[in-house]
Amino acid sequence: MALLETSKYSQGSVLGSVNPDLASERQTASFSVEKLTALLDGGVEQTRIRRAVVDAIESDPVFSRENQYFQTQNERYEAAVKKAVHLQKKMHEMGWTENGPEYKYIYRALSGDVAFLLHRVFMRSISMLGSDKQIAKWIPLATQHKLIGSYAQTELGHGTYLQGLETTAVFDTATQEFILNTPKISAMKWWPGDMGRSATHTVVFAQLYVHGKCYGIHPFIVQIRSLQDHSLCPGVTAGDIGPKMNFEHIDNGYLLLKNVRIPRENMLSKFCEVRPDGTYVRQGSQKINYFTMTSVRISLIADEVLTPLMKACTIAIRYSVVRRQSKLKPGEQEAKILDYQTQQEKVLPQLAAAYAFHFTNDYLQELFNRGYREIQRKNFDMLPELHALSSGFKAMITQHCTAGVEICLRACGGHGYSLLSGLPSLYTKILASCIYEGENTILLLQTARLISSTAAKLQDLIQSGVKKHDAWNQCTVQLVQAAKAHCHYIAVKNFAETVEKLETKAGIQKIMKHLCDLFALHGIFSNTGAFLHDGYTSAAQMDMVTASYLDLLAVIRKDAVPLVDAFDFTDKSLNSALGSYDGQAYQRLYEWAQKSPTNQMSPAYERYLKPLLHNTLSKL
Ligand SMILES: CCCCCCC/C=C/C(=O)SCCNC(=O)CCNC(=O)[C@H](O)C(C)(C)COP(=O)(O)OP(=O)(O)OC[C@H]1O[C@@H](n2cnc3c(N)ncnc32)[C@H](O)[C@@H]1OP(=O)(O)O
Ligand SMILES: Cc1cc2nc3c(=O)[nH]c(=O)nc-3n(C[C@H](O)[C@H](O)[C@H](O)COP(=O)(O)OP(=O)(O)OC[C@H]3O[C@@H](n4cnc5c(N)ncnc54)[C@H](O)[C@@H]3O)c2cc1C
Repeated sequence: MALLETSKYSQGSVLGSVNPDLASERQTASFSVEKLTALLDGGVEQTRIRRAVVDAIESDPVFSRENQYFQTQNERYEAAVKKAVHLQKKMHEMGWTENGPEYKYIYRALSGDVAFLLHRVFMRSISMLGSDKQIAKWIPLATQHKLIGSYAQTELGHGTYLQGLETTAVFDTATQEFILNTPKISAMKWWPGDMGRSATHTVVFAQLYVHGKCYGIHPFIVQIRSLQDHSLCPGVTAGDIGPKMNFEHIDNGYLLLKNVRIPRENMLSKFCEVRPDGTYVRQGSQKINYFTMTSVRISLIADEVLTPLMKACTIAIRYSVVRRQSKLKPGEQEAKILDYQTQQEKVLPQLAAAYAFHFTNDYLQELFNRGYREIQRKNFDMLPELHALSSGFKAMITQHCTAGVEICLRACGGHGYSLLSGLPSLYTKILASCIYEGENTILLLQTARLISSTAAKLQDLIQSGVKKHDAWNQCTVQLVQAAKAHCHYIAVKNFAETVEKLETKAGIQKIMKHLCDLFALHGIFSNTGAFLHDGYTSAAQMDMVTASYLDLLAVIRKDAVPLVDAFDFTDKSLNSALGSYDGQAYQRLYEWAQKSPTNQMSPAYERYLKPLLHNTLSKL
């Protein structure tokens, strides 16, 4: 039995003591929490480094998120920029570098609440699509923040259909320049992060024209603001797109270009180039210019999708053992809500998914790294597979995790709806991941291009005389389902193979096997119709699935708190009155509510309430 491991992370107010209903859950762990944390980190040394980064970040008041729920959009933006600028100083002080072991833990330690997220995508575009000369010129400037970048692809009129983008880049042979225009309102760039107020440069995706011929979408580096006084460059109109569901700290912007001239050398040209005489040369697929998206679709999974689900599970499960409501057994005290099978069926499959996708992410990252090494050698053979898998998994995992965070929010009842629970912010933020970097339906359809079964139906339709695009459209609902199932199958298979290789000691393999079984059974249980319809399972077998699934809930319930403790989030990173390590939810909710500006006297009383009340009183 693992000793009660009191985490040094139980910070927060003077409360200090751990809620006994939560403490008792930590005394019966069937495995070593510390060893599972190390497994998730990739080793004890990685855990040590990650915790050191967390300590350095969380001990610095500039990075505090204490008042985040009470801030306006402007306040959030200013705080995020302040943190981003302070982070450069911090990194220098701590000796952290972009290639150092600490770098990958910084964003998680900041809980993503920092500006210049798209500056990283700007740099990635140049690293992946730029020539060696362009990399040598622009990457050092971007690394030292001598410029701030963005990624301007989506337009007011087009986000999905890239072939329909209307921004143009016309090559002027005489001056060796590209002339960029957003010819109509629908061509205005709309949504690019960091562009509304921060960016000085951006990668603009535009239709390339040379000698009147269109060569499709290509990336161009464009300066949009002065490096001296941040004023907009000639021909450039830019601003912020206004309030959003979340990402208040990021200035998503709009951009209009009117005859903006840039040097020929500003078209990213690792794979595609316009020579001085206007000759266009390209290596590999024209879709290589979409490669930044492929890489971001994989890299966003860890920080933007898995972390929010793991945090939501931590909050909901810790709360579910300190919240007592109603009576399971007459005459006994009110039950912990996690003792209800329905509560287990809400939160435990999400916990299993968090672990499953953690291992899927390792698999995807390894696949991407292998494919990228080949592409750097100008071997593009893996590009279609990378595109299909990155599209399918980005869509499937974001969809699954977004639904999971919402379930965790609703599983906490009214208090889950309070911003102070941390859950609404997690939900409204993760929801965006189903849309950006490729709306999920579209991406699943990209994966579905590989799916044989529906191909037969497609074939039949075409052979019956239906036009190909109509036949495709008539199959898309099934294609989306097939693509999701395909990716889910790979996630289950990868989880099972990973569990097989785990060490048996410390109880880790046993609990991971339970989670893997729950993840797989939940997949069948949630798609009973499909499995029965395809004849893959009989009704009797489906009864067995249901029985095993429900039995597993009770087994995993015993380890639910140690399983979320292993995610090792500090109270500051959770920023949740419900999910703190000590389980003192009620005291924190009340304590944090007192900090709300809504508890200061409002002018509404003198202006409206008092006259109303007194006026009514005078009539009685
Ligand atoms: C660290 C960062 C944290 C997160 C920050 C996130 C901030 C958000 C940023 C953004 O949102 S940036 C903008 C994202 N926008 C998109 O993802 C656009 C989505 N649309 C597309 O990707 C494409 O339009 C499409 C839907 C894939 C369709 O492609 P296309 O218009 O070319 O037509 P198709 O006929 O479907 O495809 C033709 C051919 O090309 C292949 N292909 C398409 N995309 C790729 C790719 N990325 N890589 C490789 N190959 C690709 C496709 O499979 C077809 O091949 P064949 O079947 O003809 O062989
Ligand atoms: C928070 C956030 C940050 C963003 N940051 C950036 C950024 O930094 N840079 C950038 O360039 N963009 C950014 N975007 C834009 C984002 O990439 C687009 O919103 C996304 O690609 C979806 O495109 P869309 O908005 O045109 O949706 P649409 O494509 O218009 O989708 C609307 C509906 O139409 C459906 N649909 C569209 N085409 C088809 C089809 N062929 N078949 C079936 N159904 C279809 C979709 O499935 C969806 O249901 C951001 C968006 C958000 C929300």
